[in-house]
Amino acid sequence: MTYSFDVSRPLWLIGCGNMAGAMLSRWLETGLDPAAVTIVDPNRAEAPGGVRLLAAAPEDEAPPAMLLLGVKPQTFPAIAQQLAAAVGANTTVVSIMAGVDVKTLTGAFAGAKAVVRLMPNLPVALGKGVALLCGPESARLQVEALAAPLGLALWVNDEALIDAGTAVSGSGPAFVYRFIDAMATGAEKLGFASEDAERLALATVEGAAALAARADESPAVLADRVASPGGTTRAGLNVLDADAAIFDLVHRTLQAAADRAAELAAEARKA
Ligand SMILES: NC(=O)C1=CN([C@@H]2O[C@H](COP(=O)(O)OP(=O)(O)OC[C@H]3O[C@@H](n4cnc5c(N)ncnc54)[C@H](OP(=O)(O)O)[C@@H]3O)[C@@H](O)[C@H]2O)C=CC1
Ligand SMILES: O=C(O)[C@@H]1CCC=N1
Repeated sequence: MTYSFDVSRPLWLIGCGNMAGAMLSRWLETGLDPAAVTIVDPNRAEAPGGVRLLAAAPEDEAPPAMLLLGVKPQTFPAIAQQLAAAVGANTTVVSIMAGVDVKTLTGAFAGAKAVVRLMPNLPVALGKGVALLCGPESARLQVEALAAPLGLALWVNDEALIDAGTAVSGSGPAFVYRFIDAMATGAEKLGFASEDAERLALATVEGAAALAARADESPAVLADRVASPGGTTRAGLNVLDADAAIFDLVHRTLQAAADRAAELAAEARKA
């Protein structure tokens, strides 16, 4: 898969903070021509080498081949109308915004070639992220070329799964980081120095995830494999499993994040 963008078929990133910045760094690392990219971000001081940086979308240029919306959902309503003027019949609009739904986006960009929702996560910077995608067949090849280098690229037909996936893979790294933090704090309580506790927790999660990713067995089976009968792991798992505590906690966590995506969508619809 190669990038189809060049100076004559540019890619504009509207809002390039933590998330769009992570995507861009991966794309540049994997061969995207920086001359094809324009960042529109009013307060950003600098851009990666060769990438054009503007404070506002240009009004006197041909519309880009792709316009990626990397602003916060709350920012979108205020800039939607102005951006619509920059979109042409050959522009594919890709939104990474949580919540904001296809209906709102197609309403705002009625003149676009296609509208695609792409829900990324931060590990895309390493090519080990997730890109959940929802959009018309006609746009899939073009968007797939951008999604594939990010990690797992998964198309869904039901847009509701983008909001569900925002909770699981979009927000998910934060939940995993909280678990690592809790494990490190626990290690400290058991006597490790703070720095060693964090290294121990991080290496354990990294190794366990890498092994699970390569294994034929499910994580549930792998957990049982670590647990020798009557041993230390079983004693620990009994705490996590009591009244399905860990499953209940994670389910409530994901539900809260998914509910917030629905709220953001409703706010964007009202605006
Ligand atoms: N962070 C993550 O892990 C994930 C984020 N997302 C989605 O990505 C989007 C961005 O999130 P994130 O990167 O974390 O947020 P950031 O705040 O880091 O990025 C948003 C960027 O947009 C800029 N901006 C603000 N107003 C405008 C404007 N009018 N025109 C152009 N740019 C503007 C901001 O500048 P300034 O800081 O000066 O306001 C900032 O650089 C959100 O919609 C979020 O839902 C999706 C999946 C994961
Ligand atoms: O917290 C948020 O709203 C965004 C979407 C998923 C991850 N970060």
